[in-house]
Amino acid sequence: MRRISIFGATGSVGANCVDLIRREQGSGAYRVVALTGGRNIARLAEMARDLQAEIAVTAYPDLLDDLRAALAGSGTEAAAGPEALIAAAQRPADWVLSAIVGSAGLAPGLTALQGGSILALANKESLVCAGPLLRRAADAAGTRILPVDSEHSAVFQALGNDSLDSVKTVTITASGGAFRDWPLERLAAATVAEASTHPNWAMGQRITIDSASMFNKAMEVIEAKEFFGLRPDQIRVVVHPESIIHAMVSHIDGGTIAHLGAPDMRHAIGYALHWPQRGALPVADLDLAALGRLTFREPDEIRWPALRLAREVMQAGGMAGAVFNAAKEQALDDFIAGRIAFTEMSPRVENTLSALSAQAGFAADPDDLQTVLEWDQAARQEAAA
Ligand SMILES: NC(=O)C1=CN([C@@H]2O[C@H](COP(=O)(O)OP(=O)(O)OC[C@H]3O[C@@H](n4cnc5c(N)ncnc54)[C@H](OP(=O)(O)O)[C@@H]3O)[C@@H](O)[C@H]2O)C=CC1
Ligand SMILES: CC(=O)[C@@H](O)[C@H](O)COP(=O)(O)O
Ligand SMILES: [Mn+2]
Repeated sequence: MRRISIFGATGSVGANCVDLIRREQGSGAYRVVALTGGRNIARLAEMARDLQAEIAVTAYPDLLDDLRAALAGSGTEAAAGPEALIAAAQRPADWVLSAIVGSAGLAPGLTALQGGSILALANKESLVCAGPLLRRAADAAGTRILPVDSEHSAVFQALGNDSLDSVKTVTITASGGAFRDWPLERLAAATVAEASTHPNWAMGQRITIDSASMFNKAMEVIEAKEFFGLRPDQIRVVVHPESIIHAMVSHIDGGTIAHLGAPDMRHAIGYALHWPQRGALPVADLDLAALGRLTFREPDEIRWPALRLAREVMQAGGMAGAVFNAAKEQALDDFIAGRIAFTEMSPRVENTLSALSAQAGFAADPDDLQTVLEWDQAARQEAAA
């Protein structure tokens, strides 16, 4: 029986994972240690009751009484606040899903790795902010990180046992998001509701807007560099409106291995859950004849400046990833709150990178969590200003 914890259980990725575990309930395959959430106390308590979790944690201390009340008589402990999230991550577990949104996911994921758990990583922000820190923690504890982001799971699966030495390029696909075909001059007036609609994937609001701005893909390029140890010039992005091919690995012998599947996160989550085996998953079969054709185009960096910024961040190295992510999170907060236009997000991030680079350079790779969090705070303040 494997002990598992889910950080961000009440979100889109977390709930998909809970769905998979529910389907295997009764098999005795899993024992749920910790489930965490944020403001959605009713959903967190319902999941914790159903899966008989040892502990449920909300990130918000003011919601502890609500959580306690919702869990009364269930046998599941209740806890709240950032320290309680870390304490939950310290509970022994074999497999931990990191599916909190934003850099708030970094500390619990890092803690789980330090305790020797396998970390199934959906929270791409962790690798963008602190890739070397995470890799070192995994190595030191003799454990590993498994990709859950669909493109990175696809690369991982397409690579199989092939050596990275034979890899020429890795291509990740981008749907193009909500505004792929909009005239450029309309983008400045794009509303939050319009940006929060994805053509293919059902996801949380923040990543959905990041898909429309291509910040999601920019983050994923950096994530691919950090996860697989690729050189920046080996990582390519192609716009693929159908989201059926998720990634392709091209080798020095001219062969390219692609990973295809319906746009359903339960594949990537389930792959990580069952790894190193494969297990049956409730994902639709592919019907290529019904699809008819798959299409591809070059990404347009006028429409999506975030892709250029990702290259500059990789070139800069050090703390640039943490600054990039935090500035993007702040710009996204400001767009969602109606303080800035959709098209102002990229300039905000670019200006923040320039300002912090001019003040302090980007220093070396992060040595500790505290340093990352300090850069994160500085970048948020600069981006907000
Ligand atoms: N959705 C998807 O299909 C994919 C997502 N990802 C990545 O996975 C992560 C999760 O995405 P997604 O599921 O869409 O996000 P959601 O917004 O749907 O869920 C986020 C989860 O994090 C919790 N949460 C929010 N803020 C905090 C905080 N400050 N501290 C602790 N917990 C918090 C939420 O709680 P509550 O809702 O209770 O407030 C919820 O459980 C992101 O990093 C995203 O980039 C990667 C690939 C695909
Ligand atoms: C499901 C997943 O992994 C998302 O990151 C997805 O890739 C977003 O779609 P875009 O291709 O539009 O960024
Ligand atoms: Mn993805």
